[in-house]
Amino acid sequence: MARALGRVFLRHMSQASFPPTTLTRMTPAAATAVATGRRTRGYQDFPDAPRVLITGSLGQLGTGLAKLMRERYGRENVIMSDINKPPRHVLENGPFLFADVLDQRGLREIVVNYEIDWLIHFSALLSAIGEQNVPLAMQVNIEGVHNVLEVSKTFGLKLFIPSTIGAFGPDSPRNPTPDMTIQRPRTIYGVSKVHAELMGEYYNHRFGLDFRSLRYPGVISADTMPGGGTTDYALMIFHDALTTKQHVCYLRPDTRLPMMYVDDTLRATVDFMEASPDQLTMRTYNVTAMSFTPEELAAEVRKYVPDLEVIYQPDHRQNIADQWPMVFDDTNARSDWGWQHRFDLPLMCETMMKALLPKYSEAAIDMLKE
Ligand SMILES: NC(=O)C1=CN([C@@H]2O[C@H](COP(=O)(O)OP(=O)(O)OC[C@H]3O[C@@H](n4cnc5c(N)ncnc54)[C@H](O)[C@@H]3O)[C@@H](O)[C@H]2O)C=CC1
Ligand SMILES: CC(=O)[C@H](N)C(=O)O
Repeated sequence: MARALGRVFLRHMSQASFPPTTLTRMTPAAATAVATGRRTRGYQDFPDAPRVLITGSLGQLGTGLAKLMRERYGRENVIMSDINKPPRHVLENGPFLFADVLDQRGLREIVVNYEIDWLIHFSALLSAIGEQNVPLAMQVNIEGVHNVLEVSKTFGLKLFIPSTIGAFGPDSPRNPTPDMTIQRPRTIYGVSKVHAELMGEYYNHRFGLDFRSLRYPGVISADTMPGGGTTDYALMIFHDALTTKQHVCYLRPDTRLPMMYVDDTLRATVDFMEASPDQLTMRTYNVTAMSFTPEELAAEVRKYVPDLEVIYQPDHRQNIADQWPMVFDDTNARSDWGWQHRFDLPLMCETMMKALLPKYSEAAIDMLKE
């Protein structure tokens, strides 16, 4: 029964993955705004708000960021984009466009037609999946970054490109890992993110581009599934606990990694984008909330699901995790622009359980109806 429930849930979640499409979709309100050359109610309510384009917005973080930014800047001012077909709820909640970050001309067209001010560049192949397709990771994570840098420079945009704990490597100090230290990562993901940090900083001092980057830790979210990273286990364990009650963990029980609940990640991003340039002493900051191991996380999840069984079967991802920071030092983000996390390990687990339990209950009711 529990396994069947798990399958129902995963079938539902896997619908978040769609084949590429060349269609350009917008909400009727956005279409009207474009056709009539401008501002609908959404714009008038937020006269000073930036117009934001989010690339790769159908992944783990994009939909949540669009929701948060739409609350602050107005629904029509935040445009989601991706190369995949969006689910209906995305189309119903605001403007969505097809945008391939490998197509610089297409990006220019969107920036001009929609009067974009800020570009949030989320498109990427994450650490584990990047190792499976290095040429594609190089295209999306490196060429894509070149394209958004050029477009942002040309049109004077504020540009955010997230970096990651994966931008550090085996030669970096791991406990704690400061902002400024040796960065010699050994995944294509990490190499491409160091490239993005350095290119962004170069465009900042050479051309005055307002480039900003946060090095996120592993992000845990209830509404969205992870995109193929090394930290994915910390999210999947919740789904397994609530379905099969058995989690096969691909990391050793003592593998410590920095982590953050998604609400903190998204709030950090918006607060950082809003910070005045005088507050920033750097352009790339570490941010973190907690650090835990699989066995510490399992102990916390067992407070809700006491008979959760965890089987440890380390695979190729262990090698990646062994080179990454264990504890992240984000003192500079805290002192320069006031970063503060809200979710620690117990609150994150409680929040995940509260969010996921109703979904599994609905799936159970649907199954009984079938
Ligand atoms: N989720 C996490 O734990 C962390 C994420 N980050 C960074 O945050 C950003 C967002 O991460 P997630 O949402 O988790 O990633 P994800 O892997 O879930 O989503 C990436 C999105 O990029 C899109 N994409 C792929 N190729 C594209 C192309 N050619 N043009 C346009 N879009 C394309 C995909 O369709 C997908 O929707 C990424 O840059 C990632 O490196 C950094 C550290 C941790
Ligand atoms: C920490 C990240 O950048 C991502 N979640 C991954 O594991 O690749």
